[in-house]
Amino acid sequence: MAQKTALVCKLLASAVSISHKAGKIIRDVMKKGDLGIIDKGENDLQTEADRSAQRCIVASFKSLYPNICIIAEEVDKISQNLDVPKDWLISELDKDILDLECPKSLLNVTEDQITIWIDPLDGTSEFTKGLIDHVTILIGVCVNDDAVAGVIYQPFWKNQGRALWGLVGSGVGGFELKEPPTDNKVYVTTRSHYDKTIESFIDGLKPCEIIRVGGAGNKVLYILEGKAHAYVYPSSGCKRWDTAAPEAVLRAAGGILTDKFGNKYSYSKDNEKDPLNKDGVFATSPAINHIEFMKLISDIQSKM
Ligand SMILES: Nc1ncnc2c1ncn2[C@@H]1O[C@H](COP(=O)(O)O)[C@@H](O)[C@H]1OP(=O)(O)O
Ligand SMILES: [Mg+2]
Ligand SMILES: [Mg+2]
Ligand SMILES: [Mg+2]
Repeated sequence: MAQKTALVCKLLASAVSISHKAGKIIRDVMKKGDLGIIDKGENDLQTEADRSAQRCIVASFKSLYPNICIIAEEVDKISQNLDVPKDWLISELDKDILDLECPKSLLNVTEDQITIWIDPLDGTSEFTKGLIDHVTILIGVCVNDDAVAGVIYQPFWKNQGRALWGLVGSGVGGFELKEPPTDNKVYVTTRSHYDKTIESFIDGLKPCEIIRVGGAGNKVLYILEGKAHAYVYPSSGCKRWDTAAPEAVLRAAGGILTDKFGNKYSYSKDNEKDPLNKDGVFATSPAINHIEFMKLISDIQSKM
């Protein structure tokens, strides 16, 4: 008799398939040219692409898994309208993911343990400025407190998009995992939310090379592709939907993501009302000792 696919693996397979459709929706909005930008607050934009991608992703998940808790970034009426065109409802399951062997620890996870955190478009500020390489779609599958599976989708990669995925205990796919350089240290930080606190942190990390790019997903990709040793964001501003998928993919690759005290964020549904990652984001490559790196961060903090 055929083996029943574990729920976490099914969710990841759905996430990969759905992300391809949401990516196409984002590319189409960009092609059309009218981004429909709304200002949600200080340095916090939303576009037609954020709204439509979220509707596609949430409506697809809801129709397949009506009892699972889904938390997505956009909370306005338009984004929450799940009456979507039929072809936005994706029911396919990515075949490569279904072929994976589900890690033993995730075999018996039940629907009530799961929260799916969705950022339909990460790097909106960059998107509105035409910096399309910074944009990703983030879908993080979490079990109780932990981000265990995730998709980071780059809608503009080689004009066609690609889905990068990770499953903790199994591995990563959709890209080539690379080691960071061995000569100098490279850190990646915010482009659009840079301030004095971040500047002081960066000064404390010197000598090093600093790369400033948009998006939480994009910055974790810098680590995964060997372009940076760590992601440094000592301020609040990122939310759970910004880090759930990146943390899952990074953990699946052997890296770590924590707050500035070295503590992991919880991704349980209890965080829905207060999803802010208030103590910053510090993520390290599998090639870096996270505890040692956080000692350096703690030294910098004590001198500030
Ligand atoms: N102060 C903030 N207000 C709103 N979103 C923020 C803020 N800081 C970070 N973010 C979210 O985290 C992502 C990474 O931040 P940064 O690029 O500054 O490092 C941003 O693209 C944005 O996600 P989003 O684009 O999905 O709204
Ligand atoms: Mg946003
Ligand atoms: Mg985001
Ligand atoms: Mg977003």
